[in-house]
Amino acid sequence: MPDTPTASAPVIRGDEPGSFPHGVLAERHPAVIRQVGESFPYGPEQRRALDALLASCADGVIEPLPADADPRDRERWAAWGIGEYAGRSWYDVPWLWAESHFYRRLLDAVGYFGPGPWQGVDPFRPAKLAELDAPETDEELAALDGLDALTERERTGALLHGSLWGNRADLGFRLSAGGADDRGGAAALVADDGDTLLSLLPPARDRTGARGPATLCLVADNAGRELVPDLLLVSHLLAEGRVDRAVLHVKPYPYYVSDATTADVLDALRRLTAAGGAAGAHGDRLWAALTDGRVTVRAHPFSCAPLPYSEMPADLRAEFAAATVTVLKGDLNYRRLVGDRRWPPTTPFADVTAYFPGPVAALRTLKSDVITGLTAETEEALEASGEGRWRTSGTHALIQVRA
Ligand SMILES: O=P(O)(O)OC[C@@]1(O)O[C@H](CO)[C@@H](O)[C@@H]1O
Repeated sequence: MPDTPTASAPVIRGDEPGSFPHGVLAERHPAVIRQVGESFPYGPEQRRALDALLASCADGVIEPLPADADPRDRERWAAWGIGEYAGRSWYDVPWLWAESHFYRRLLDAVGYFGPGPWQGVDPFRPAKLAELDAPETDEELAALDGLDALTERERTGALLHGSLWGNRADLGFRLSAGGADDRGGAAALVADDGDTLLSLLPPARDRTGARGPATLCLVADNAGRELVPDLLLVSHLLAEGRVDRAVLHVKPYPYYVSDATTADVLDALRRLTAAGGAAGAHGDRLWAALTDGRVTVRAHPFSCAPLPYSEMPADLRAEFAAATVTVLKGDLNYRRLVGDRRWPPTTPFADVTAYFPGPVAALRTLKSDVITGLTAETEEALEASGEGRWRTSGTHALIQVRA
């Protein structure tokens, strides 16, 4: 990142009572623990561990990883800073780090990392499946049949916006998003580089020159009702020859309640193939593309790292460098992309993503304080809208691109 004056914007911490990050640590995390405790008939050992984590959230400190943790995991967390943060309050370390580590500890508590009968059991799966099976998902899938009447350009735009607004479907967010429907007077889309994004992926018939195959890296966010429109977008881009290959990055383990794992991709895919109509055709296309390797699923350990992407390892950097464009979905990926800092909102998106090894796009609904790339007029309109929580309520969204 260039050494601009804003490069030193303060890192967000959760130590200010009344702030959004403080509320996540003090209220959302305990609510997540309670929800997990109700999801499965965990035994006394898991319940004791959940209670201990609950107590730790209130006034405990970050602890070293347990002695029986997988050695590779211990190595990773050592590289990700646990030596520096162990012994400190959850509220006194970077918020991004504290939140990410919370999910690692939660999985420990329920025996996810094993050995034992709960090994590999996703504590969020019941909530994810309930969402995938909801009647609203049927309605959204049925609406796809109506897209045939549109031009290709309109269809692409509709599916891009479906993927963007699908990011509101975040189960962790819903635990604390009361009153999120109030949008005040400001525009819903606070930045819209959608045309630039699509210009990076022209349809096959419009491609000029001897360009190689177009590869999309899509860094997914939530499962269920966000992942379904993400998959539909990938399927459409393949069908139109806008992309030849797609790599779908998911989480290697359950994270931030509803973040998508490989198992969630398979659940969503089966939901599509079973749906019939246009949705079923998308499902069949994706199934075939996975089978012949045009679509691959990647679960890189760094996808669950408590760090910004500016610190990504060389192998991931090389993958993103090789993509025609990398699209990062959601709020957390945005925080990790631009840095989880209190940027002045007009800080150019291109400056804070200059380190990224190739063209990069963010599709995100606003669910935390971080924001960059606004015009001064948009910032003023948002501040004047009377909507005090425009940064965090999930009612606004953005498409930002650095080509
Ligand atoms: O990445 P997502 O699913 O869009 O949002 C994740 C999120 O709900 O979690 C964090 C608070 O826990 C915030 O970054 C954001 O509000």
